[in-house]
Amino acid sequence: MSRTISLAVIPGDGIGQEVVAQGLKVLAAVLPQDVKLETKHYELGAKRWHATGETLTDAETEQLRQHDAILLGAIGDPSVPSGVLERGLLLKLRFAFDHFVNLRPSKLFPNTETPLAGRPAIDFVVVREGTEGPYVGNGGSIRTGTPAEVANEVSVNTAYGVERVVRDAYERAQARPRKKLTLVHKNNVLVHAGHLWKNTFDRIGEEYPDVTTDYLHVDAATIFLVSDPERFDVIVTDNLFGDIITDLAAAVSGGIGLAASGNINPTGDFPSMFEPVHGSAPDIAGTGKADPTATVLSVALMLRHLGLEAEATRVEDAVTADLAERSGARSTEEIGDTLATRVSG
Ligand SMILES: NC(=O)c1ccc[n+]([C@@H]2O[C@H](COP(=O)([O-])OP(=O)(O)OC[C@H]3O[C@@H](n4cnc5c(N)ncnc54)[C@H](O)[C@@H]3O)[C@@H](O)[C@H]2O)c1
Ligand SMILES: CC(C)[C@H](C(=O)O)[C@@H](O)C(=O)O
Ligand SMILES: [Mg+2]
Repeated sequence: MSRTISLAVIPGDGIGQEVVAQGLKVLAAVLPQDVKLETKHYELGAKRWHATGETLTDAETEQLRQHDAILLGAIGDPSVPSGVLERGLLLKLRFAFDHFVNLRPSKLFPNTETPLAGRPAIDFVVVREGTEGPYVGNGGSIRTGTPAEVANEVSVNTAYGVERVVRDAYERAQARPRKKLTLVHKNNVLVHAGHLWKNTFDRIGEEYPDVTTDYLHVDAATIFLVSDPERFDVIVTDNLFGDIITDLAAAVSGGIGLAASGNINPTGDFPSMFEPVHGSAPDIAGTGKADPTATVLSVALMLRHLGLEAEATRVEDAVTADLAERSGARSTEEIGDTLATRVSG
């Protein structure tokens, strides 16, 4: 039976435009004939903000909601005050579409530049909470811009929000061969939120007796991500800790140009959104140096989410084979072309 995938594409800023073009190329090449792809581009980001002052309207949010999935490049530009696009567009989408699972896998690929080369057992996934924590915008400042300024940014953690993401992480751990789940937090200092997380983690764990668990403070977790990353299988953590440790995880497991992510709405009420972990990289935008592999691997996560498991695996296998053979500098487009050829071959 034939099927149509309706995909919203938000290339965004900087290298977002460049890497998304390659992601779409690989997607078109891997889809079987009986799966039709309908894409609609949304030109959102810095250019749009400069032209209209808008980041994302309610009407656009409603249009985006109609798609099966969203592919996003990156948001953010030095010409726009920091936070305007990140909050007004990217986080607005994650919150509006209840992307409470921010899935960020880390695998050591062959032939990559990392201090941990030659340790193929590195294979873990971070389940980062995506709708709460210090990201919710519960803050403000008084006497702003004066020497007496006071600013706060409150981390919001609800029993509902923590339980649903912890449960999701247990399910993922249970489905993996090693069945191990690590909670990363900072409950020796952030005692209120930390204890809610730890108590929830322990209580839900009783329902998953076959899953081995442990707990690490986030500072110690950064040690082990470098010195002993093989110890990790699934990590569950809050929104901000998850943001930080997944950039570190990317750096040790092959580079930020390879790190994929999915902002998942597990209930299926809203479209999930797939994007590389990296940002718009203004320092290399327009040079053709951006590695599109993270976006291509995000496309693989999207294919899996949409039930196209064989196609997802084909994309991942193509990346592994390409990295194993890669030598010398290749442009964004060359890498995209090679991967597209590999998946269709
Ligand atoms: N999901 C997103 O849209 C997202 C994520 C992170 C940062 N940002 C935004 O992007 C802007 C730049 O942020 P930043 O500099 O902190 O982080 P960044 O991830 O854009 O760049 C950090 C470093 O990694 C390099 N890099 C990133 N992606 C690469 C790729 N595909 N190939 C090769 N090298 C790559 C960059 O050149 C830079 O040296 C900011 O506005 C930030 O808010 C957006
Ligand atoms: C740009 C920013 C809002 C975003 C985050 O902090 O989640 C980014 O760093 C990421 O990792 O996707
Ligand atoms: Mg980040």
